[in-house]
Order: sequence, then C-alpha cells, then structure tokens
Amino acid sequence: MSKILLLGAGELGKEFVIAAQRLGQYVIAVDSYPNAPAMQVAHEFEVINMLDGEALDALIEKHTPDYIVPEIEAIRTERLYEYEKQGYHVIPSAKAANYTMNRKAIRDLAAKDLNLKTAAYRYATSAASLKKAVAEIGMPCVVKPLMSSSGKGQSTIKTAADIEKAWDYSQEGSRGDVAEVIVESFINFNYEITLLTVTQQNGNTLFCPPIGHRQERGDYQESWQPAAMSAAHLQTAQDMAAKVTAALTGAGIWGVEFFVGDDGVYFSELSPRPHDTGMVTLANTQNFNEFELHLRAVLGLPISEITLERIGASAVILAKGNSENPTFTNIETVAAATKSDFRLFGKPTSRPYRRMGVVVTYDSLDCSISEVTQRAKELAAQVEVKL
Ligand SMILES: Nc1ncnc2c1ncn2[C@@H]1O[C@H](COP(=O)(O)OP(=O)(O)OP(=O)(O)O)[C@@H](O)[C@H]1O
Ligand SMILES: NCC(=O)N[C@@H]1O[C@H](COP(=O)([O-])[O-])[C@@H](O)[C@H]1O
Ligand SMILES: [Mg+2]
Repeated sequence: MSKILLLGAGELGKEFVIAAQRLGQYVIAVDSYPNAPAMQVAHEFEVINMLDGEALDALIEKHTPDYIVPEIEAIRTERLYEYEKQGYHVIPSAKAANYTMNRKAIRDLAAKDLNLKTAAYRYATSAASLKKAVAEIGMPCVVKPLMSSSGKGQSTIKTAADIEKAWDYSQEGSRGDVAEVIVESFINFNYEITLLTVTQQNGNTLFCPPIGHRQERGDYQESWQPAAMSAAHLQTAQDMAAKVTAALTGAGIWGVEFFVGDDGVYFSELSPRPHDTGMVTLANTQNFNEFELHLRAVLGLPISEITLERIGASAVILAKGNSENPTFTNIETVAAATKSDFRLFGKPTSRPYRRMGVVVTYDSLDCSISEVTQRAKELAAQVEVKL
C-alpha cells in the first residue's frame, strides 16, 4: 500500500481518493478548510495554507508520503523541487505543478520554447501597463491574473472604458502574491475542447476521446464526450499535448485545453491533474474514468488502452449565494431520470457560483451528443441549492 498526500481536497480530489481507496491505497487529504470533499473519504486529513512553504515542509516531514499529488494550483510549488531532490515523488513532477501554477511560465514555455500556436499575449503589472498591452494586442482581449483558476479575476475588454475595471477585477480574483496579469487576444473559436492526456512511467502516452465544453464567467457549465472534430484537428491537438506534457515531465493525467477556430487549433493551457470538464467520464463514458487513469499513472500501473464505451455529458449544479448549511431540492427528479446520475460534493458552505454538484447523463455510442448534453443541462437546472 502506498501513502498518497493529496494537496487540495475538492470534488476532483474526492473522486481521486475514491479511486485510490478501491485499489487499497492510503490517502491524506489536505486543504485550507475542514470537511473539504476529499477529506470526507480519505484516511486522514490536514488543514493548512498550502501557499505557506513552512507549513508544507512540516506536513511532508510529518507524513513522509510515497506520492505528493497536487489537486489545486494554489500551492507553494517552488518547494516541490526541494521535495523531489530529497527523493519524494511529486505528481506528475515539480516542474509541471510549478509551471502551471503561473500562467506566465506555462504560456512562455508553450509559445516561445515549444512554438505552439497560442493567442497573442502580453503581460501587465498595473492599470497603466495594461493600457499599453491592450493597445498592442487590440480589442477585444481577455485579461486574467497570472495566478487564478476557474475564471476568477478574468474579464474581457471590449472598449477602452473596460481597462481600469478589468485591472481592478483581476486584482480581486488573484490568488497568491503576484500582482500581474496576462492579456490575450480574444480567439473567436468555433468550439473548445479538453484533451485528457495520460503520460505513463513506461513512456506510453495515451489520449482520451476529446471533451467538448461550454464556459460562462470563465468556468465550465456543461461538458460532453466525444466532441465532434476533424481527424486533422485532433491530430494537431494530440501532437501539441504530447509536446507540452513531455516538456513538463512525469506521469499522470493532464487536461490540455484547446480552442479550435477557422484558422486552426490554439493551445490555451493545461492542468497537470484531472480536469473539471473531465467529470463527464463519471458517466462511465470510458473503460476508466479520469480519476482512475490518474491513479494508475501515479502508481505506475500500466494502462494499455483507453476506450470509449458510450457517449456522455455533465452539467454543473451551482449555488446562488452564501450559505453555512447548503441543502438541495428536487434531487428526486434527477434520480428518477433514466440514463443519468449525479454527484453532490458535500462542500460544507456555499458562495455565489460555487460548484456544489454535477449531473451526468449517457447513452449508447450511436445516440446524439447534443441530446445527451441538453438532458444533463435540463436536469442540473432543476436542482436548487437551498441557502
Ligand atoms: N484568449 C481567449 N479567447 C477567447 N476565450 C477565452 C480566451 N481565454 C479564455 N477564454 C475563455 O475563458 C475560459 C476560461 O479560461 P482559462 O481556462 O484560461 O481560465 P482558468 O481560470 O484557467 O480556468 P480553469 O482553471 O477552470 O481551467 C476558456 O475555457 C474560454 O472559454
Ligand atoms: N477548475 C479547477 C477546478 O475545478 N478545481 C476543483 O475545484 C475545487 C475547488 O473548489 P471550490 O473553489 O469550490 O473550493 C478544487 O479542489 C478542485 O477539485
Ligand atoms: Mg481553463
């Protein structure tokens, strides 16, 4: 049995722990607040601020884990290099966690070092330098804090009047200690995908069928698998995913995000861990879901193939406001629906737009993906998070 230290204990971590429990592994789940979803199913839990390097050091020393598995981005990732030097196994690697924690590191690696096609971009450190960057990139453009996720602090600038607001909003949504933003040209894409990519210790890299998704406020609303796309675009995306994951090194699952426009495939960003849009695999669309794939890759258990078993979709259940004791109404309707399932994450509190659960739907391979997606969306819309 291996000891896994899971840094981040949200809904993605919870499913990862469940997969680990099924294979008899020992998990310690860590987050900044007690009773986080993954803590509810782990052997042990710890509550610390993972941006605090000393607190992180103390945790590693206390537990001496076989695997350190980051589940969120907001971690003092510089310390992970040190743990690797000491012989700890960081998933997928200290470099991967460190580069993807900061949009600047991963974007420069992808666009400059690896020559991947990305949106044009600049960086800015103040409202004044943002103005200059916007002038160079042109409008519309998208502003994001260098350190943020799930669309926090992200906005689109359409006119000069938006610039000041975009700066202020980015500073409210930024985590960590870097007051810098990336400004990207707005890609008028036809669709966007997540390409779940599995790198393995045996060197055999596998790809899941592409996942389509729709975002609002920079956060995913529905996802579906497979996403319809041309073989040529899929090949381009797979080549880019192979390059960027190889450069970041290590074994595990990665959620590689792409925009597909009339002028081809753009690399956007990637998660060196299961991806939220990949929750569609909880509908058993594949022989292994994304959490099982991550676990197997972490443990060095060879994965021979990833097969699509049926089509599926996921739709999020979001809270409308703040609550110290959120409950759900109308779950019976979802339960009664055929070819569907749901997860309630067990988050102890809610805030506006916090993701509290997900509905998944599925059907056989010859069925319509848009109908399956519509069904997930309609079912999720019936559930209300009571405050
Ligand atoms: N340059 C762009 N042009 C057009 N749309 C964009 C651009 N950048 C981001 N978006 C939209 O915003 C969404 C969120 O952006 P991004 O993935 O960079 O944010 P994030 O905060 O890292 O989200 P997450 O952590 O959930 O992946 C994208 O999936 C896309 O729909
Ligand atoms: N796009 C990244 C993502 O989906 N991350 C998932 O959300 C959790 C945080 O949720 P919270 O903000 O509701 O605590 C994270 O722990 C992870 O599971
Ligand atoms: Mg993203």
